[in-house]
Amino acid sequence: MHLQNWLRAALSADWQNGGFGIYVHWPFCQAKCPYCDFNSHVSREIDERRWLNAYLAELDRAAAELPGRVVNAVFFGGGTPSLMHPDTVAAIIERIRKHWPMPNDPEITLEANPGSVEAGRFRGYADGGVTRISMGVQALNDRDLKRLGRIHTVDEAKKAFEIAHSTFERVSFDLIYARQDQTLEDWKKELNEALCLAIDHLSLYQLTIEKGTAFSDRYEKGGLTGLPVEDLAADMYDVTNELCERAGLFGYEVSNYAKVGAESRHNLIYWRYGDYLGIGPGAHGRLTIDGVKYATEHFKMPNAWLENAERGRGEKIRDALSGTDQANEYLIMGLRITEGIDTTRLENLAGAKIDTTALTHLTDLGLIEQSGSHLRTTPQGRLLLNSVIGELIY
Ligand SMILES: C[S@+](CC[C@H](N)C(=O)[O-])C[C@H]1O[C@@H](n2cnc3c(N)ncnc32)[C@H](O)[C@@H]1O
Ligand SMILES: C[S@@+](CC[C@H](N)C(=O)[O-])C[C@H]1O[C@@H](n2cnc3c(N)ncnc32)[C@H](O)[C@@H]1O
Ligand code: SF4
Repeated sequence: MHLQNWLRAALSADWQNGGFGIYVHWPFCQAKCPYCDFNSHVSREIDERRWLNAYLAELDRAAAELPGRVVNAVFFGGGTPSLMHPDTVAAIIERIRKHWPMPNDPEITLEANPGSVEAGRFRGYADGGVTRISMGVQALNDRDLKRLGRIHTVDEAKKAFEIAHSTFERVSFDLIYARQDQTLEDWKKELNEALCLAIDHLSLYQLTIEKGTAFSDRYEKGGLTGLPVEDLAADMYDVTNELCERAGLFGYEVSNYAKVGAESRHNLIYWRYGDYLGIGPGAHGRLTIDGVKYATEHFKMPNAWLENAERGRGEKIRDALSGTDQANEYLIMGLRITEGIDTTRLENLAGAKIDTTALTHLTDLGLIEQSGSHLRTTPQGRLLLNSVIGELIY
């Protein structure tokens, strides 16, 4: 087959099933934030050369079993991948390109913390192939940044954002709301300010108290006061949807807002239940090999991963997913996004019809909408997502 026809065929085959992406996890941070339960660690000694070789070895291993795929998106997450040297990032991108074709305008995102050191590396990342920055701003007032345990100030965040904006066409940032002592008016003001800065994408998360974090310890001892009650949090969510929409950023997922066409392609692969290769400590993946879809997970602790990757396999778990597993995962991911799911695909995966009594009940409650084989949650349904999923799960 002519190369271009092959590329088109491979792209469309993957695309019908949600696309194919690559996730690279860098597990280190300068300091641990008290709310964060992501796989992140503070370490003084990092032999970056060794880490690079381990990532490259994992890519080589994966390439042998994933031929003929087209990489729609790459995502460097963490931890704090903006602590990686630009040459390390460039070498990983180069190896990905060596193994798999990419479209002409690939989305290659790197998560960055908004410190000045990180901002100094932005040019290098762009030269190495990064096309999009996702910045963890978290709050637009210094008192709350401190309370969140962040080591940057609002001023530094704004400066880093400006540098990112002048270097990359696509820049998004994250904010955490429903914070201690935050009123609805405070959040409206902060969000309006964020919307003035924003280019075409924002991730807006409600603060969650995750088990095993410093915030959770403090919360259980009664030391984390002033968190919003459920009604206020729901009002904050409504206001978020309203203000973002007015600014032309549409809520395309529970916590993600974008102009049409500026959605995160990498994250859409997850939510459309596509395939993705995940490499690095604790990274997970979903890979279809010889018609079987697998859930994969890499060794979680940085040193355990590094040593295993050097010995030939950083992947710790590989489980074949049954049709029911896949249907449930597709449902859980797909109902997060505004575009929703295709019930024909769902029923084919499950080998069984969807529960029509539950559908009628949820439609009557205004939590879902259906048209033909197209099923999606309403904004109210996305707020009560766990209940919706609970009723529809196989
Ligand atoms: C859910 S947050 C989203 C951040 C930001 N708003 C964005 O979308 O660019 C991204 C984080 O999720 C985790 N993550 C994403 N994909 C992953 C994967 N395949 N395996 C393990 N962790 C992953 C990483 O900790 C990553 O930093
Ligand atoms: C892995 S972190 C981002 C990476 C980057 N190191 C940073 O902190 O800027 C992914 C995002 O998830 C959000 N997040 C993490 N923990 C959260 C929590 N407990 N509640 C709400 N959002 C949280 C934050 O907005 C954060 O930017
Ligand atoms: S929020 Fe980001 S910087 Fe803070 S510990 Fe988690 S991954 Fe590291």
